[in-house]
Amino acid sequence: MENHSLESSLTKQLMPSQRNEWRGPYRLLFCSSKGDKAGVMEELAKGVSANLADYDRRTALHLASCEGCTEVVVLLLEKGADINSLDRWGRTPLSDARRSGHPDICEILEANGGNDPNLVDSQSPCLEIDSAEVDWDGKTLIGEGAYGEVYLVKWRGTEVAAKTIRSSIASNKTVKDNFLKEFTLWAKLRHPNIVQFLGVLKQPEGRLVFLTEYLRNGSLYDILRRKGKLDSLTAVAYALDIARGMNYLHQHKPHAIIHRDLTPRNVLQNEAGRLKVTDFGLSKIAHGRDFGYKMTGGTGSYRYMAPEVFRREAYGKSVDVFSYALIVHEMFQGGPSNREEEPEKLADKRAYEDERPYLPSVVYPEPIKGLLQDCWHKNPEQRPSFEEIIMQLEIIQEDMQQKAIEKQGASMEEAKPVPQSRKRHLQHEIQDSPYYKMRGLLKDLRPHFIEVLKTPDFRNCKAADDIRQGMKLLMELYQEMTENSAKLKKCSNGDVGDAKKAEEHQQDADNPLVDDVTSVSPPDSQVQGTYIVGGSAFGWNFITYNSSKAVYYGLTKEAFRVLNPLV
Ligand SMILES: Nc1ncnc2c1ncn2[C@@H]1O[C@H](COP(=O)(O)OP(=O)(O)OP(=O)(O)O)[C@@H](O)[C@H]1O
Repeated sequence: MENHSLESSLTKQLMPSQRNEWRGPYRLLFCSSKGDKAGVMEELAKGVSANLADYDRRTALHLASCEGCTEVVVLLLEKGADINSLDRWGRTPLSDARRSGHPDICEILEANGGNDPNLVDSQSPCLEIDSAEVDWDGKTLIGEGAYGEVYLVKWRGTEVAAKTIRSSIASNKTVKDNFLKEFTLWAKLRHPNIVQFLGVLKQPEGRLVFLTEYLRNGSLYDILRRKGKLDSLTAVAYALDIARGMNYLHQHKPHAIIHRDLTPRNVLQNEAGRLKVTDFGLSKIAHGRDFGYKMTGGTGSYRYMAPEVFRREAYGKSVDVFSYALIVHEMFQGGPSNREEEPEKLADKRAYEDERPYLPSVVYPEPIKGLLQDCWHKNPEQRPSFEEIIMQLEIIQEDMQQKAIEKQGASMEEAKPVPQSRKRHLQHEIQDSPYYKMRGLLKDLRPHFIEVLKTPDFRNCKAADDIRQGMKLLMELYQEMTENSAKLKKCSNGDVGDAKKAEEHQQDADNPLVDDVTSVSPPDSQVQGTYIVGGSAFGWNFITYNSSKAVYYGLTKEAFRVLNPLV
């Protein structure tokens, strides 16, 4: 009997009038299928077993789950009904609740340890992919994560990503079932900014392999490592891609899908440059359980973790908004701040000391700064939804595009020998120059310097951290400025304008901003980064340790004043 009815075979055999009059122990099954809680209680009180089954081995719990009788399900569970009893077709009460579309009952059964052994087969036969269709011979390893390796393979002639779940994780039956459940959900999702799930491979016991679309450009993590900081327009376009994917997940019906592990490694890019979010929902299955899954400190889930998650408090969708803010912050900066700090310690500081990354105005346009501050707000309820983030970013994007068009127009005008256009062009050029940015950065850092000077333990105060990060940027800009100046000098072959610019830039480069006073051996090769080592009436001294050397340099107040006439 393949196509069995989910009703009890016993109750089916009875005429309606007979059913009501049924008085034997099978009345438990009849009452369960009708949601008659009082009747079920009466039968149980008489001593009828909660696990009584009919000819098809269908129990009262099967029937109540199938018919959507929530109260009876709860009652039967309280009275010791076997949550995973199998009927003649190998189905559990959870299989029945799923097939009949009762998500509330599914939740109750899952929360009490209910399994659905035939999930892949029964839920979506199309989820399953025949291993013979996958060409493993030409496989290429493209990455490795906390769950297992990822390979590029061909499925029916098309390049796809095959993600393996380690046997140490997948051999646990409950975990495997939960993965399959998430895959069933993922397979139903369709959005341009969500990685498309393709199916699960039938594998020998203990192994789990699933296929998704292959995204040629790799992860955002790889992109930032390759390219460093992104220009503002690209960063905003990427931020919009992620926000749109996340908004789709958060607005999913009947329940929002929370990612819980949104990191640059879980954002992938296709060859058209579009970003897509992947691996949502999977983290909750393995997190916190001893199934061989570890939060990869190095890959840095802690680095993006919302304070309430770190503190193990109740949390909601806005944990993803927090992680999102840190990702967007990295896009403007080219990577995480406090790279040298252990991610777990960083999460601790964010959770208990309310620490957040530094946002220098020279790097972060004002509206982006405001948005990030809202998104990583310590009160989860104050964080905006992704829908609001999208609206804000669209306005910011439009504004930036408008400015870029104006700038382009201005540089075209510059080609004509009209003094006014030339002036405007130069204005833009100056605003984009590292020199100008350094001035802005120093202006931003000024209050931090003042705070540091007022603090006795200046090395450990928060402002010192901000200065360390600001100084790193300052060093980069300084380098850029001197490189530019060398380039301009080289190309000054008779063009008066360029020669003049080269001269001006050379003057900039000669400013006593940084004195590379001396190189000394670092006392401890583990200690890397930039530290304030002193401050006096004359200026501030810094020391930068990297793996091979330590450079000591000073920023004199004179240089600070030259660069920042507002001081
Ligand atoms: N669909 C895909 N297309 C292309 N590359 C992928 C795809 N999925 C994963 N990768 C690559 O494989 C790497 C490992 O992915 P995986 O999802 O297993 O781990 P992760 O996200 O890096 O880390 P974690 O498991 O801690 O979240 C990714 O960083 C990415 O470079």
